[in-house]
Amino acid sequence: MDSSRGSSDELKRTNKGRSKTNCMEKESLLKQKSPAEFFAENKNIAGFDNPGKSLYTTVRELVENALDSAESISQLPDIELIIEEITKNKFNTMIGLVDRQRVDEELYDDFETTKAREKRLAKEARMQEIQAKNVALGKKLKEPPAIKSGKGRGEASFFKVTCKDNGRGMPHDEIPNMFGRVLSGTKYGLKQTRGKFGLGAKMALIWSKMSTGLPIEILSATRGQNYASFCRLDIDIHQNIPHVHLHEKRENKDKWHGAEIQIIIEGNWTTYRSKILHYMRQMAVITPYSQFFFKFISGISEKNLTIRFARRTDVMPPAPLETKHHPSAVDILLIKRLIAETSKQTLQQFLQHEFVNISKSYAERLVGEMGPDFGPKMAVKNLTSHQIVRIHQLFRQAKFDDPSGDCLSPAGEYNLRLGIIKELQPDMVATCSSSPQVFEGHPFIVEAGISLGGKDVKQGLNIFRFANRIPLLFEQGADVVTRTAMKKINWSSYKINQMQDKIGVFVSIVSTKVPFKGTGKEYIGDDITEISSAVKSAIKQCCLQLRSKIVKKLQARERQERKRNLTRYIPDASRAIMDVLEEMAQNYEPKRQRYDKEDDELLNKIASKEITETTFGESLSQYVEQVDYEMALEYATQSGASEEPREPIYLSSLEGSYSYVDLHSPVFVFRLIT
Ligand SMILES: Nc1ncnc2c1ncn2[C@@H]1O[C@H](COP(=O)(O)OP(=O)(O)OP(=O)(O)O)[C@@H](O)[C@H]1O
Repeated sequence: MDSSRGSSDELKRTNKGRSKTNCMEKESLLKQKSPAEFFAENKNIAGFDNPGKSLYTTVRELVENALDSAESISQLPDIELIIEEITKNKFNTMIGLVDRQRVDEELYDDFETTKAREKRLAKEARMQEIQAKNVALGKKLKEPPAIKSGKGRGEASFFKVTCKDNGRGMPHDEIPNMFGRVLSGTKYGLKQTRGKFGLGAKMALIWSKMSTGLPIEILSATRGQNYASFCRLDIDIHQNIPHVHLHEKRENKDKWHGAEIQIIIEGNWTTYRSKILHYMRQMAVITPYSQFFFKFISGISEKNLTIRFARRTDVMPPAPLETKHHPSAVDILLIKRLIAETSKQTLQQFLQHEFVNISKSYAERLVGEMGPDFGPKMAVKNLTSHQIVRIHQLFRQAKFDDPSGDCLSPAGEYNLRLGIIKELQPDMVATCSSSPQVFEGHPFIVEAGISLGGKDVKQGLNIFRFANRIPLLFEQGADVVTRTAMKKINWSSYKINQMQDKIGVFVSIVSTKVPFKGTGKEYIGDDITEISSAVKSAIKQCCLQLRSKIVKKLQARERQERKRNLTRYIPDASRAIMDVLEEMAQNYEPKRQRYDKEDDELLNKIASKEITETTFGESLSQYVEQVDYEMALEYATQSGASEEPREPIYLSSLEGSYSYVDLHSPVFVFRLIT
């Protein structure tokens, strides 16, 4: 009994012990991750899928920060981007690693037997031939599939990326957190900006830490500052805090302002060269008021590249404004945050001042509708969770005016058109801008441009997408613009041949919240009805404008064709008529009156060679010219002034001036700059 008790006690103890262990085991399963760790492990969701894409995304993040920064102080952006290829030797010297020659070649993953090498080279030559043929036939060039040399992963390539801007710069003490703490930034307010998540620059740093182990360097000065801040730092991934190597103030005699960011990362220029250049070119289209200087430096001089995308206009869209939330666009968490942050005391004041489109009287009506527990004078900070849920429910059901688009800053039809003409030099272009519309309480504006012909444009649809003035280059197939242009527009009804014409479709969407799919900001889905129908209608409006131009062009061409045909028959017709007339003149007996006086005269002139075949030809030519001119005149008179041929003329102001009014007339738009 005792023993049994003993054993049962033991069992209990053991069980107790086991359950404790179990508990500890369970506890030990629970781990926390810092945001930096999360993004380091899932870097593809931020656009850092592989070395090539990482180089592209790094460029993008730096350029977009530079633009945001210059535009935020209404400074015409002047951006310098330099990508310098760093050889492995140089890289090793930089990090103080002694270069070692390979001894046992077969040990390496990229070892290739002579036979395998020959096979690979033959395959590469075949592919180059196919590419060359495609170029000759004007076919679309596909990115050549990466051919592996042997089974190796190949040698890593390193790049120093430097981006310099003339923007607002950063306060000295904030630099470490801006670049060394994931999810920290200055663009979280409700405002149209390119940046949004407080992630991009940190992802570039995380990638540099993962691929080269090197820190990022930042030089920055704000306006009027007589020193420049220099900071070299990396990021402590586990704690998500900056790890500062050096942070000092340096002389800034010229009172320069802006930022210069330098980072060394692994990348792949060969596969992402065209994407980076497309990105720069499209950026130049959507921001023609910016100046970009792009340079690629390599050890091999043929690979070097310098491109300057010149500024085309001094008119910059006005800076977007920060706005308040629309009641229909908030959730419970956001309401709680706004309550915690508000300086207002009462519920009514809170409703009236922290949201758009709630006037004092409307706030009173809303409070009345909330029920007996609520009163306009109740302290907003004392609201219970239940009461906040009630407010949220009412916000979802009540009627509010749509938010206005005043806080938005679209590129502007004028800039979009300039950008298209500057970069593509098309034969024809039409642009349009929608009035502000709303989805989920966020205002948005769609601007579109359609071009026909131009340089470096392939046959068929060439889609150019922009969101908050960022070019979007990836995931094109799933994007709302591509889907609309390919599936929802009947191009032939606008006299445009979808397969043969060189069609440029440009759509730019700006909003306080661009509904990107994913953090990589690659595309906007076509599942938001408001946006997809606005895109469709903007494209259709451009097509309508183009149709009338095309019709006119076709009519002119037809006239030309008819004239050419008539002219072509003039010699034959003159000869045939002359033959007949000459015969008549030969058989003519003046005594027998067979013709009237005029014909008599004609035959006499023919007989005396006063009228010849040449005379006939000339008269007929004159007649064709005359008929053509009269028809054109008649056409113009019938069509009225609005159908007169028009040419857009752009007058750019001499000084940077940002306030203007557009005066629209059926024939011209006059921009008055004040
Ligand atoms: N060139 C620059 N000039 C001035 N400030 C800059 C510059 N680059 C970055 N910053 C500051 O650093 C912050 C963090 O930049 P980061 O790229 O990490 O995020 P973001 O631009 O805010 O958002 P996103 O992740 O969507 O790009 C920015 O919000 C900005 O305040």
